[in-house]
Amino acid sequence: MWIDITQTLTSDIAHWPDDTPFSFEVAVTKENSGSVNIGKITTSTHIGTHIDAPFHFDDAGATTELLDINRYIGDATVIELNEEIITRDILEHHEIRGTILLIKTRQEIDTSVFLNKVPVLSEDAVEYLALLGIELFGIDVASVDHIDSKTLDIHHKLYRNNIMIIENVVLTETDPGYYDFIALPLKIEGGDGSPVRAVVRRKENDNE
Ligand SMILES: N[C@@H](CC(=O)c1ccccc1NC=O)C(=O)O
Ligand SMILES: [Zn+2]
Ligand SMILES: [Zn+2]
Repeated sequence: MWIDITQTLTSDIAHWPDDTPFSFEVAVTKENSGSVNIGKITTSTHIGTHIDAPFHFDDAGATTELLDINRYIGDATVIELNEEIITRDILEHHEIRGTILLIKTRQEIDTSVFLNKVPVLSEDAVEYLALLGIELFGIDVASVDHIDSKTLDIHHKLYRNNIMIIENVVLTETDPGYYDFIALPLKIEGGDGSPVRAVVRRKENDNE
C-alpha cells in the first residue's frame, strides 16, 4: 500500500513570510460555461511538500524542467531524530539504505502554522550522506537551513555534494524503516522548484 506523505494544498496552508500564498478557486463554473468547472491556482513554488531546483539558490543551477526524474523515484530510508543539529555522528547510529533519506523530526504537523525553528544538518553530516550515496534528502519542515538564513549554507552544501532537496514531507504516519519512494516535480520551464505528490510504500522485506 502506498502512503501519501504530502501536505494537502488548502487556502490556509502556511507560506514563507512575504511569499505568495496558495489559492485555488473555480474560476469558471459549469453554470457559466455550460459544460465544465475550471480551476485556477496561484502559489509560491515553495508551498507545502515541494522540491527545490538548484536555480532556487544558484542562478546557474538547473531549473525544474531539467531535473532528472530518476532522482525522485527510488529506495528510501526513514529515520526519526530529535536533535537540533543533525551531525554525522548521529547519522552513523542509523542504518541508511538506498539513495533517498527522509528525516522525521515531528510527531504532529499543523500545516497552517509556519514553524520558525527547524533542525538542520551539519556540514559533516552532508558529506557523510554523499559518502553513503544519498541523492535526495528530505525533511518534515519548511527548509533544510535555519529559517532566518540568508546564505542557505546547507542548501549549497547539499548541492555541491550532488544531493537534491525535498521539504515539508509529512511523516507522522510513517514509522522509521525502508520504503519505495516517488515524488515527481511538475515540469515548469525556468522553475525554481515545484510542489510534488510524495508517496512511500514500506518494503515487504526489510533486508531488501
Ligand atoms: N529556501 C526555502 C525558501 C525560502 O528561503 C524562501 C521562500 C520564499 C520567500 C523567501 C524565502 N527565503 C527568504 O529569506 C525553501 O527551500 O523552501
Ligand atoms: Zn523550497
Ligand atoms: Zn529549500
